[in-house]
Amino acid sequence: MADAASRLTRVAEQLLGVPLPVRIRAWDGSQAGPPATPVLVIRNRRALRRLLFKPGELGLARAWVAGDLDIEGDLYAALDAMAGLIWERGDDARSLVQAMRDPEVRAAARELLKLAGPPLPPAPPREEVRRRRHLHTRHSDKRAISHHYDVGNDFYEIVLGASMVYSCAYWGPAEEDATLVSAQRDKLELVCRKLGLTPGRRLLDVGCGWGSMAIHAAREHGVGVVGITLSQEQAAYARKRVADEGLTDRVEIRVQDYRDVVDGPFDAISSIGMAEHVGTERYLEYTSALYALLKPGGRLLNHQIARRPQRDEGAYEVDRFIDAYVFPDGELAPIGTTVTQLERAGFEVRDVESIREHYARTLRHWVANLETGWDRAVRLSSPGRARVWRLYMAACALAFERNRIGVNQVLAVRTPESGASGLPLRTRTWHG
Ligand SMILES: C[S@@+](CC[C@H](N)C(=O)[O-])C[C@H]1O[C@@H](n2cnc3c(N)ncnc32)[C@H](O)[C@@H]1O
Repeated sequence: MADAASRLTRVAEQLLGVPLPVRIRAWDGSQAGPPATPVLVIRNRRALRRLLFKPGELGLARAWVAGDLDIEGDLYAALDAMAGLIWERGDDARSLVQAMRDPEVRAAARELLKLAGPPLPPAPPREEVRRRRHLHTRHSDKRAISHHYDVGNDFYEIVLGASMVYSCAYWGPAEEDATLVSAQRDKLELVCRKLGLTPGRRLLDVGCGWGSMAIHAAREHGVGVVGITLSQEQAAYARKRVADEGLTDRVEIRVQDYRDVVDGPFDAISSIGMAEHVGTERYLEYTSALYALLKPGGRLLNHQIARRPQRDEGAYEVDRFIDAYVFPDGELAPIGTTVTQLERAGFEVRDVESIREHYARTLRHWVANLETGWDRAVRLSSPGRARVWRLYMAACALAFERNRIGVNQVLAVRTPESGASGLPLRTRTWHG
């Protein structure tokens, strides 16, 4: 009688219509599939139940989070090989048996269903909700941010390293010289240069995280900074760093929603890795609020992840794994939409720089940091959380590498009626 791994391989190959690109090892020790490839480990029957009764991204994700499913070998190679192979099938697993044309494979599917046992109880409602658009009220945004960021500063220290910057770094051509710290510093410096910061000016850093941009801008460019975040934990951490740097007279950190800032105007605004939280429905409100907070001639640097446009934009759905397990209520928009919404608010969009490859490299560093600090990360969060983060960051690195998503810095100016933008004629001198 065939073993679990060969049965699963045969059924999966007929379902997918292509040979499985990874090896499978089942709980009974059986193995099947190509040699010298990463191994997909099915640790128990529960994993099999999840795969058979709720296939697709969430079925896989749940099995991964629970530790029922694992990958041995190169995680990136495994994810890359399996990308696009996920089958989304809403119907009952028993119809799977009928779908098998080859009688031998049909028998294997029947055996697998027997091995798997009855379906698992339904998942918590949050995972099952297939919302296309989120509401993004102040209340819901605060709750979503807490879910993501209040996992604890110690956990983020492990992943992000000493720079505590949670957005794409800016790498130089000399790979061997750069570290995550130097590349993050270069990114912050690039933003400061694009914003034309000079001593005495006033900067608003929307979504200030742990205060890195606020501190860099105040220390290196002598500006006064207001940094806002929705996370209490981040604000406390940022305030301490500001005090340690002796910058309390120049940097103020607030727990505040960008919609509640009333003490404009500012000379410049930076928004780095924050606008992903805003949501399509609210995006014009966001760009208009920032426009209103700038002086005439003031500049905004919006640094944001973008997705590719869809043939039918109305059919766009948020990524269900990321929505359920990582970033509740996060939403990506194509770069064209971001530019249009900035223009609709009144901005003159002057420069768009895609730094996609930089994010892939940044994420690979974060994954390596997490792997190095694994035991501590698990103690500080939970095995499930640490596993989710590793998978999420590795999958995102691949998505950037393969151009499935991008990240852009958009420089926009509140150009006055005179048309004097205040920008130099040759802006590429930013790069030194
Ligand atoms: C990915 S983090 C980026 C942090 C920082 N800019 C960096 O690069 O390290 C996103 C930040 O946006 C903040 N944020 C999200 N929604 C916000 C809102 N409505 N108002 C103010 N801050 C918000 C979060 O609290 C968090 O600090």
